[in-house]
Parts: sequence; C-alpha cells; structure tokens
Amino acid sequence: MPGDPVLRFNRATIGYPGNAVLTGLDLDLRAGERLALVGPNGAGKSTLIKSVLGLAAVLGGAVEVFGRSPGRAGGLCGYVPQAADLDPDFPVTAGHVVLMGRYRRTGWWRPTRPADRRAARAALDRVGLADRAGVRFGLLSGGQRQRVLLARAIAAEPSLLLLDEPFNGVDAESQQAILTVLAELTTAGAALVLSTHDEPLAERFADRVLTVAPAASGSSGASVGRTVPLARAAEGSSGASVSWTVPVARAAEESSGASVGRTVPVARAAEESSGASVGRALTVAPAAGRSSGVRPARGC
Ligand SMILES: Nc1ncnc2c1ncn2[C@@H]1O[C@H](COP(=O)(O)OP(=O)(O)OP(=O)(O)O)[C@@H](O)[C@H]1O
Repeated sequence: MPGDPVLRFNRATIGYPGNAVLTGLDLDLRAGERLALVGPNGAGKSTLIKSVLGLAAVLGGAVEVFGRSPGRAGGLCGYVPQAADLDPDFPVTAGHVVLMGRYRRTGWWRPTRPADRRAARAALDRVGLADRAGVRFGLLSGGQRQRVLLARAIAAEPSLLLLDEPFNGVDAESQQAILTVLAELTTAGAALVLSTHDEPLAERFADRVLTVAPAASGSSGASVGRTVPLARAAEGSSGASVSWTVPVARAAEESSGASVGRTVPVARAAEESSGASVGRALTVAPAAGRSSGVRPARGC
C-alpha cells in the first residue's frame, strides 16, 4: 500500500518505568488499515494503545505516529476509551461529551463555534443517537455511552482511531452500529486499531489481528504474536507490509544472541508457521489510572 505508515513500531519495548510490558514489537499500519489487538487480560493491549498516545512509555526501540514521537502527532489520533472507565455521575449531556471531541481543534479554553456544534451533532447522528443529545451521559445505557464516546472521537475527524475494547457490554445492535461507522471511517482513509476479547469479531472485521501473550515468568516482557493478513488484505486491498515478530524466547534460541524478536516477511512467516489460518491479536487493557470524569478527547 502506498504512503508512509501512520504508525510504526520498530523493535519497540513499551510499558511503564520499571515494567516492560511488550518487547520486540515490529508493526507498520497504513491509512485505511484495520488492526485488531487480542490477548488475555494483562497482556498489554491497553499499553500498546496508550503508547501511541504518549500515555505509556517507549522504553526501547522506536514508535512513530505520523512520523513523530507519540503524543506529538498534532491531534491526528482519536481515542475511544472503555465507557466503564468514565464516571457516569459526571454532570454532562451526551451532546457535551461529543462536543469535547472538537476541543483539540478549538482549544478547550475557547468557546465552541457553530461549525463545532454542527460537527458534534453530525457525529452523534452518525452513531444513531441524535435524539439523546440532551440526555445526561450517566443516564445512557453502557452501549449508548460507548457510542457517544465513538461520536466524540469521530467529531475530531481523526486519521488514526484507537479503540480500547469498544464492544464491552455492548449489545448486538450497538455493536453493529459501531462496526458500520468504523468501516465507513476506514473506507474514507482512517487507520484503526482496536482491542477486543472477541476473536471471531476481530478476524471478521480487521485486516490483521495481532495477538499478545502475557510475559513468561522471568522474561522482561510479553511475547508478541504474529500478525497475518485477514480476508480484507487477502482481497488485495492492502498489500501491507506485514511482519511477524517471533516471541522473545524463540528469538533468543534462533538468533545470534539478539535480545529482541526478529521480523520476517509474512510470506516466510506462512511457510514457517504450522499452518494456522488465523492471526492472533495483541490484547491491551485499559490503564489503571482511570479518569474521574469525562475529559476532552485525547489526541496524539
Ligand atoms: N500505569 C501502569 N503502571 C505500571 N504497570 C501498569 C500500568 N498500567 C498497566 N500496567 C501493567 O501493564 C500490564 C499490561 O496491562 P494492560 O492494561 O496493558 O493489559 P491488557 O492486555 O489491556 O489487559 P485487559 O485485557 O485486562 O484489559 C499489566 O501487567 C498491568 O498491571
């Protein structure tokens, strides 16, 4: 696929001071691509997403977001946290929450303009909740709150959208509404990273699924599974540079002493694999430090 990657991990080690959660991560993501992260609790899905936002540390290697350091991409990223992370008692309406998505454009200290209010209304309409604009956020159902958070992110017109387990506690109707909007966004050129525990959904929806496994005892971080292109990429829409990162332990066996995983082209990964037909996802959980209220959308 032409164009520079919007997101690039190059032998990256990410985590928190004194806690390397993921090591040897190699990944390129390009405009219009959909990447799903799967894996067990505590594997590092949320940490990966937070590293893109500059909320988790890059402890080694490199992470580039639109060619810049994480947190310095000028608001090109949209972030959809888990609705459960937000305080439902915070006294704001759904419409206000979505309007916060425009703050990165206007600056939170400036009054919003009519164009911002129009964009917020359109985003709420897009997730099917135009009639809930005046309802207090905390009085909405879990699935509706998740859709409001998606509307907040898309109101900011992101080029890279990061979603942390957006389908938790979401019914089939809300899930379909979210998937439809996400498909429209990627068709329009946005890149997307979402974490989920629903592997069948990840395989159905994403171009690639990346599995993250918890760190083996004694290792310095989680082993990152391989990514494989899924149906959409196989159709020829992607041609993405897919890499396969060998878990740290295996890399150590195979390499001449390198301490991080190696990457090989996907074709070779396929030859070397035992024929598994699906990729696995890198599961990252939401950070421990939760907000105490609804905050403006996080950019990158
Ligand atoms: N702020 C933090 N400081 C230090 N360690 C953290 C911090 N936040 C998370 N961790 C640790 O990082 C590891 C990965 O956590 P993370 O939330 O990324 O996992 P996850 O894959 O998203 O899990 P889940 O599926 O449960 O949401 C865990 O061991 C967790 O304890």
